[in-house]
Parts: sequence; C-alpha cells; structure tokens
Amino acid sequence: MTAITHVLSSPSVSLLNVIALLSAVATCTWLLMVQPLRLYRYASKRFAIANATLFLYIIAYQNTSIGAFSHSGLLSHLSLFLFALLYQSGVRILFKRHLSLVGLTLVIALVCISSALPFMNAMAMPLSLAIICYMTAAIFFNGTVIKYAALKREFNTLSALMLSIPDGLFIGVLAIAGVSYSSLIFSTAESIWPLSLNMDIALWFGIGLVLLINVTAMAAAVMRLVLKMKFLAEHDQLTGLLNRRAISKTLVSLWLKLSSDNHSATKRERHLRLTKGVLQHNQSDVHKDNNFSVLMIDIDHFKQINDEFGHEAGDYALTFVAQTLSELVRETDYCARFGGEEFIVILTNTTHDTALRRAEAICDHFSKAVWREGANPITLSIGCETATHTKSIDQLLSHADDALYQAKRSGRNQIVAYSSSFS
Ligand SMILES: Nc1nc2c(ncn2[C@@H]2O[C@H](COP(=O)(O)OP(=O)(O)OP(=O)(O)O)[C@@H](O)[C@H]2O)c(=O)[nH]1
Repeated sequence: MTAITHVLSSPSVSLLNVIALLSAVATCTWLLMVQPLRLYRYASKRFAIANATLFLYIIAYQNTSIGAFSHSGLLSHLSLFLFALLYQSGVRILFKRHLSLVGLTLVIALVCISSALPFMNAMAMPLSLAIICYMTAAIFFNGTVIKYAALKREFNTLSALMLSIPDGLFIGVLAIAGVSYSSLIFSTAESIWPLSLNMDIALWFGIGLVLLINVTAMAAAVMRLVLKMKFLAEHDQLTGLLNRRAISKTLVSLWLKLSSDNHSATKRERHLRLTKGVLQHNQSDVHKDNNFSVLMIDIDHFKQINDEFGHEAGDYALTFVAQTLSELVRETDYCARFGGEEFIVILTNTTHDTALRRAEAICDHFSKAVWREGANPITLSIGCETATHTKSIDQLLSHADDALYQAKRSGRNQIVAYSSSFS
C-alpha cells in the first residue's frame, strides 16, 4: 500500500502515474462493466488481471531508476511478461483458440531460468532482461497473430489491421528493448535504457499503448458479440440453417436484383412493388441471371416420427433434413427452416424447369437416405414457384405454399409446381 501511495504521490513519475491510473481504470472496466454482462467472462477476467499486473509493473519500474539492472528492474520486466501472458490467454479465450502447452512451457521455463541467472551472477542481468523481453514479444506476437487472423476472417483486413496495430507497436518496443539489452551483455554500461530515449516520450508512448491495447481488445470483444448476436438473430438454433427472418431479407434482396429498374425506383415505389407486385412491366425487364425459384419443403408425417421415436429423434430428423438439404444445394443457393418441419430452398439463377428437376433430385435422395436404423426413409412434399417481378414476395411465397398444399393433398412425397388453377 505504501508503495502504491509512493508511486501516485511522487511528482517525478507523473506520467507513470497516468499509466498506473489507466491500467487501474482498465482493470475496473473489465471487472465491473464487461464481467457482469456474463459475456466473455473468462477472457475479461484475464484482461482485468493483465491490467492489474501492469499496475504492478509500474510500481516495480519506478525503482529501476535508482540503479540500473536492479532486482526491481527484473521484477518490472517479469510483470510485463506476465501481462503479455495474461493478455494473450485472454485473446485466445476470446477467439476460442487452444493453448499450445509445449510452447507455453518452453517460454515460461526460459523466463524462469533467465530470471534466476542474475541471482547467481550479477553480470548476467542484461542477458536475463533480453531473454525476458524477447519472450514477452514472442507471447504478444502469438496473441496478435491469432487476433489478426480471426478478425480478418470474421470482419475484414482493415478492421483486423487497425485492431492489431497497438499490439504490433508493443511487440516493436519489446524487440527494441531486447536488442538494446543484448548489446549490453558484453559491455559495462550502466543505463537501463541504452537508446537514451527521452523518458517523457517513452512514457507517453506507454500511456498510448495501454489505452489502445485495452480499447482494441474491448472493440474486438464488442465486434465479436455483435457478430454472435447477428448470427443468433438470423439462424435457427436447432438446425443452424437461416431462419424465417433472414430468408425473408434474402428474398427481398434477390427480388430487388430481379427487378431491372429497381435502382431508379424511389423507396416508396420499391415498397409498393415488394408488397403488391408490379403488373405493368414487360418480360424484357427481367435480368436472366437474376432468376430464382423457391422450393417450399415439408416433411411428410413428421408427427409420426415424434410419436414413434420421441421428440429427440424428431429433432435429429430435422437436423438430418437440414444438413442433407444444405449438401444437396449449391453454395450460391439458400436453405432455411421456415418453421416447425417446413423448410425453404431458394435456387438462385434457376429457371422453373431446372428448379423442378432439382426438387425431383432432392425428393429422390431423401427417399433412399437412411436417417435412423430400422426407420422408414424421410419423405418430402415440395411446392415449387419461380419468381418474376410481376409477383410480390408475398405472392411468390403463397404460390409456393399453395403448391406444397397440393403436393400433400395428392398423396405426399412429390413435387408440385404452382398453377393458377390452385387459387
Ligand atoms: N421434434 C420436434 N418436433 C417438432 C418441432 N417443430 C414442430 N414439431 C412437430 O412437428 C409436427 C408437425 O405435425 P403436422 O403439422 O401434423 O404435420 P405432419 O405430421 O408432418 O403431417 P403432414 O405435414 O400433413 O405430412 C407436430 O407434432 C409438431 O409438434 C421441433 O422443433 N422438434
């Protein structure tokens, strides 16, 4: 406690105080604001402890100016190593990457051995500090690579780069410090900061880094959270397919592409077309490449599956159908669970005849597929309708639904194309 009071009250370490304050605020933010949300609980705990370690580093660091290569200097570098270790493990948890135990053990062993060296031979201090700096940089580098790769995959290169720059700078500083200590291994120089860098600039740099490293870690956590929430909002929990809400959005965007002049339309015109359809357009307005067809699919006698094998088996059957459908369609097509045991497939760039052939192939595949030993194959009834800009989305869906109803009425396990005679 006296050491903390000493750091905060000493006028000669005012910038250091700012870093101490920032790391304390960051610790509290992770603990008091992120932690209670029960999101990324383990990662935020690691980030909080990492910042607390940084606070410890500052307490140790303020003594290093008393004598170069003192034991408190060693402690300060060790606490920085601990900070990197905790920060990196927080990043790993956040991005769900497993720890390489062999690599970690090797790094920790190296640091432990090098920390013990100065106690046996005082001249070994620069070597010891150099190793700790390199190992700290290596640990940080590992975390940064994981963070960059994950953010690049989930978002884009620019976001990944922006959120990794502070980590990169920190690695650079550690590497420079390591090189400086290395150059002192065989010299008798006393300065602990051999580059004779202006101390104020170094401290301001430190303040910026602490701030940025925490802000970018929080930004990464928030971005991942938003992504997770978006995924949950758009996907069916049981099957993992798109849900009704998401497929409706997809239908709107496909429909807008289909309508050749949608770019020139006003918002109100577009809304009217989406809800009511456009009757006055001629066929030449339609982009051939933007054709799409809708297959409304329903599992036959699904209630019997539940009754005969239980609800869990029913759930498995739904997952089986979802997975098989996803495998049977192209990557450019869309597959969604529309509700209960009803699915919808959107076949992009597909004309009516091709859609019927592909629906036939789907039905065929299911009638032969084994989903459970001893159980009859699952059969599907499919209603098919192809989009035109003269139909609204509601009309398109209701036509596909009418066709599906017709398939059920005609005996199930078949495909029916919509015909105006149904209405
Ligand atoms: N296991 C399971 N069952 C579900 C789920 N959602 C809906 N169901 C069941 O699906 C069944 C649908 O039954 P029905 O609407 O009568 O349809 P069906 O038995 O498939 O008959 P047809 O559609 O006429 O061939 C109901 O028993 C629902 O309880 C689910 O998520 N899991």
